[in-house]
Amino acid sequence: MEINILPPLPLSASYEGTFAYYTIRDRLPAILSKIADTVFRKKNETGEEGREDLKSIVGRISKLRNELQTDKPLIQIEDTRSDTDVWNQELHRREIRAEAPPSWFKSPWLYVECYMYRRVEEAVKMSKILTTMDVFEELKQSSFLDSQAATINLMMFLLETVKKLQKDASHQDLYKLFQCFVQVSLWGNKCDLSISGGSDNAQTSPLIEQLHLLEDNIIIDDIAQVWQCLQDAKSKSGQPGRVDIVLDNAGFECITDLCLAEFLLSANIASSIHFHLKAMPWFVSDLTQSDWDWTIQKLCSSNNLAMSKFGSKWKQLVKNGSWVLHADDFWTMPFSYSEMSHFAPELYKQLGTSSIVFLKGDLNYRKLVGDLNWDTTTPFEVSLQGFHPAPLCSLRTLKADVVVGLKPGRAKEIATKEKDWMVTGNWAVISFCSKVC
Ligand SMILES: O=P(O)(O)OC[C@@]1(O)O[C@H](CO)[C@@H](O)[C@@H]1O
Ligand SMILES: [Mn+2]
Repeated sequence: MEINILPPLPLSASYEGTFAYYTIRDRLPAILSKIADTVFRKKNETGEEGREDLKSIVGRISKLRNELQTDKPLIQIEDTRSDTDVWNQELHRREIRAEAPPSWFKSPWLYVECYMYRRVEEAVKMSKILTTMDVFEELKQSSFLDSQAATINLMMFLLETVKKLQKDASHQDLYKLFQCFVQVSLWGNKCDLSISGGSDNAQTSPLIEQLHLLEDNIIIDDIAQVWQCLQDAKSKSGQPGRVDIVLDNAGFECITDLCLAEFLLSANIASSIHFHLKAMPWFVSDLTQSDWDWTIQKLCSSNNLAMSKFGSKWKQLVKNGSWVLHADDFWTMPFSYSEMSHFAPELYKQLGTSSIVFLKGDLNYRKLVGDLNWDTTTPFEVSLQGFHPAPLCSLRTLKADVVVGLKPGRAKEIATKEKDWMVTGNWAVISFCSKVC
């Protein structure tokens, strides 16, 4: 369906009282303070040169916080990372287009929020020896450890499921299990550390038992179409195809995603899984390669049978190429996904070979829909503005005030149940688009 409408304006802190405004005013400064504290506390763990680096990082973070709170113009990035030029060119482009430099409270929220995390990375990159430090590492690791009980519960269930699949499972059983693992991965997205400002947000109760209670909170549920898409891909080529998962957070959410991936391979629904990780620390809890390594290592060394078994298996799957890890710089740039074919044509082409691309979480959703102020009844396909590399499925709990694809009147109805429904993470969508360019 082609609908030609002018896209709405981007969400921005310039609209007082919105979640974007509250994020820039309160949440981001709080995250920066937390980073400075964490870095400062490391002063006894390094030698003299390291201490100098820590001092310089804290200084840069404090300066950044001050720039943000006083709505200063954004400035060029000074480090020499692979993406520095792109960031600086983008800043320049925006300065020219708006005839003024972008600033924290006036510019689009998506752009300035991404820019903040890029400046945090710059603070680290400008050090002498601590250039690979992840300022969020401790937070991510303790969130994983705090979710231990829920992780064991989920992985025992996965073990049972895989055993069942080896015997026999009807088409109907498979569909039910598919639905279950997709929902697990969906609700895993409640556990991010950026929405909680870096404070504890672990999964503490068994998720599997809660799924049926949560079902009413899935306000768009395209699961049947997602299933059909994978079945069609399989029957078209006589074998299952590649599935991509654009990952989001480390900790419990990552475990739920790996369980979904394991299920897809074990049930012969996918032939390989391509995971997309972040190339640098991002939005507090997003998963990097070193978080991946740490997580797999933790699973392998666990004394829980299911955790250690799958830990070793997953290590092997990466080795034998059934699971492939990618960390393209594009995922940590400030662009909406409609700009991917321009800024990352190779990545766009790669995604095009997939039978379906799952995109996890809120930030991926914001980038899918361009973080624009869409009417809630706008069709999902329209909000994608031409981003159609392959069939897409967003698995997202709502943590920002944009959502599309709802029936008329539905947004009002949900608001009567929870006033802040768009930002609490209590509501979720499984949104699918089958269109391919
Ligand atoms: O992408 P995720 O991990 O699901 O969420 C990231 C997030 O907490 O950060 C943004 C605001 O700071 C919110 O839009 C969003 O809720
Ligand atoms: Mn995240």
